[in-house]
Amino acid sequence: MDVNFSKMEGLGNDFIFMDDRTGAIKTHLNYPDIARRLCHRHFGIGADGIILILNSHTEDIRFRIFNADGSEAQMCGNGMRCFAKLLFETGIIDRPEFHVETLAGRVTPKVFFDKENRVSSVRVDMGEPALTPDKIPFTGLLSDAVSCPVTVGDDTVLLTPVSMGNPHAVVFVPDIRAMDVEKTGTPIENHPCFPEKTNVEFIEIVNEHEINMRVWERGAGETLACGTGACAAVVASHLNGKTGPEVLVHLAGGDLSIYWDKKTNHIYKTGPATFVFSGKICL
Ligand SMILES: N[C@H](CCC[C@H](N)C(=O)O)C(=O)O
Repeated sequence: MDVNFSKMEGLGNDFIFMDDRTGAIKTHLNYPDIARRLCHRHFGIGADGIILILNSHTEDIRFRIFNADGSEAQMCGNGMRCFAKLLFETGIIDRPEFHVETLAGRVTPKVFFDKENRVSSVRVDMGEPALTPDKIPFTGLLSDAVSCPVTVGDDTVLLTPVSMGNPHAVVFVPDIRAMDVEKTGTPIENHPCFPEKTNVEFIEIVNEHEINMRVWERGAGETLACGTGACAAVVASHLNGKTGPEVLVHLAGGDLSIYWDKKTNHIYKTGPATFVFSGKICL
């Protein structure tokens, strides 16, 4: 079966987009298998995940994401910016702001243009963070604290669990460059107190308006950026009294602007989205 695809990236977090509004791909193929095969950096196209464009009965369009290991995630912040740019520039959506159905609920991207009238950046209303253990889900002792000590091997790690529709464990460290992200992130990703596993963000506070971040992603490993993770990191940093609600997040792939509107409790994420190439692949 020949399938058309578009390869895009948001701060180096890269994805393969396929339009399955007809359902033809789903009818003949298996999304998790496609993700594992196409995301492979040597035997496939290479990406951190695949993203499907689907019809929605409740919103303007529907978004599904599968990580490189084939697991489905509820949401993807960097992927959503690329999704919005692709849909607007291909005419699937004919207005700059629209509503998207995701497993994390309604998400609302708005595209912005450069002088040549091309989409240069995208602001996404990411909805509200969730902090209650049942919503994350997280089974460790939290009580009313925002941070929780978790035993990881011979160590105790203090982490702040946050959901952006998908789970995140935010860990504050003195120097992110000194981190062995794989060695430290893997056992937290798979820790029993995260029954659906978790993404793991390592955060170094620069000042009350800036943080440095590295990320070990559930189902994808260390990536150059994580949009939902950057939102979770700002929520955790603010709740722990380390930053304000408006933060510039420095990631390996570039910067994201995050704003937590405390009146509405919605989080806004603004950053770039880049088209890399399109093609056709026989599956
Ligand atoms: N690995 C994530 C999905 C991708 C999220 C990330 N790439 C982003 O930009 O938000 C998870 O399993 O929840």
